[in-house]
Amino acid sequence: FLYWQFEVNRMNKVILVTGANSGIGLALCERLLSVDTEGLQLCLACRNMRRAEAAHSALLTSHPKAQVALLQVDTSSISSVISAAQEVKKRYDRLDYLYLNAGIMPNPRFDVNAFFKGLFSRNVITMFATGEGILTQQDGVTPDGLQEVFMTNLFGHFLFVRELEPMLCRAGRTSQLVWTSSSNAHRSAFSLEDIQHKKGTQPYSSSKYASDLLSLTLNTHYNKQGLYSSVICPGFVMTNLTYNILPSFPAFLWTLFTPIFWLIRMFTNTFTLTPYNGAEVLFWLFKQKPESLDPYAKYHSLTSGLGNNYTQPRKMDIDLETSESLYEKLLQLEREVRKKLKDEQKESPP
Ligand SMILES: NC(=O)C1=CN([C@@H]2O[C@H](COP(=O)(O)OP(=O)(O)OC[C@H]3O[C@@H](n4cnc5c(N)ncnc54)[C@H](OP(=O)(O)O)[C@@H]3O)[C@@H](O)[C@H]2O)C=CC1
Ligand SMILES: CC(C)=CCC[C@@H](C)[C@H]1CC[C@H]2C3=C(CC[C@]12C)[C@@]1(C)CCC(=O)[C@@H](C)[C@@H]1CC3
Repeated sequence: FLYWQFEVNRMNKVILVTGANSGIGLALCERLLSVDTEGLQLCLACRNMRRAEAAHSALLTSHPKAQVALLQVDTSSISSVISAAQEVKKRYDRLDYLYLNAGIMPNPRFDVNAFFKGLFSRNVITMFATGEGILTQQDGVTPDGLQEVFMTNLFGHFLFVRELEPMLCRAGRTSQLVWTSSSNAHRSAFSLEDIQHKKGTQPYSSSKYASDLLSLTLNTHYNKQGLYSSVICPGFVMTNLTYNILPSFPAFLWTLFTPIFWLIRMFTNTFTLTPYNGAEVLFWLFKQKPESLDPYAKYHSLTSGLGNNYTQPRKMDIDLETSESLYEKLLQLEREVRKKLKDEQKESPP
């Protein structure tokens, strides 16, 4: 029996989700377990372990036989990402899906004037679908000296993938990376001369556009080794991230807007609103053959006016040349941070 149990565990697909303790990440875990409770090994990679424990017990309450593990990772910290990856390598002998979902939009500023102007312009639908032109953020710097949004949303995940490369690139097997990007990702917010977005006021958009570019270049470098990457947008979902946009509004006031949001949904199917709906595309990708996916498309969760969920690919405004240049810059930055880490370890050995 023990041998059989060991074999089953070895065969079960391993799925790791960053930012799995709330919102869209947690909804994805719930949806995955609803279709296959015992056949998956889920790893919730979270920063806040108190919230992670709560998510873990909620999942086990609804799926008592599920195999759910917790992993501590702070994607804004280089050392945390590297030790988390080492822990993954110790615990598992395979990694089939890596959902790079953790993300922040710190200190958002909602431009009320631009919002009301937008309401009466012909761009009103685009404004509701992308949040373009009405949101800016104030970024911070991490103790490692990198921009916080860039590090959390993009570079921490990039380092994680690089560390896990041997597990993700296995002969005769495919693995999938899925980046939670956004329709707020915009070329104009991103610059190759300032990949961390030190100078601008749209670090969120810049980091998400960078993830779109990075996914493309990862496909060109890794498809031959069985590793595939895609990007998604969950639509506009009411989560902690969005509640933070109007901090003077407690979460319950947002829910009072729900009828207005349902009305807006009649005009734009991007108002998915619930984490369950937002996770639609993440769940859909789990069921696809990675070879059949378009590396130039962003896959969107959409909800119709009648409340039906579906997934749709939309071409991204990206090109291979820019994505290759970004990749080179990220590799260069990786070399620098690794060297710094080594030097620090030499100075004060653990
Ligand atoms: N809500 C929306 O409308 C949209 C969201 N998205 C994207 O979806 C993703 C999930 O966000 P959403 O579910 O909405 O919001 P939540 O705030 O509910 O989830 C964000 C998750 O990311 C985690 N996280 C934040 N910072 C870090 C970090 N440094 N290290 C590890 N984990 C971290 C949070 O963990 P902790 O508990 O520790 O804070 C949390 O689990 C994000 O990437 C977001 O950009 C994209 C488009 C629209
Ligand atoms: C309170 C009322 C009546 C309207 C809310 C207006 C905005 C706060 C709201 C409209 C479109 C939303 C939106 C986002 C945030 C909140 C809005 C600006 C996002 C930018 C959130 C993060 C993302 O990644 C985008 C995909 C969202 C796009 C839409």
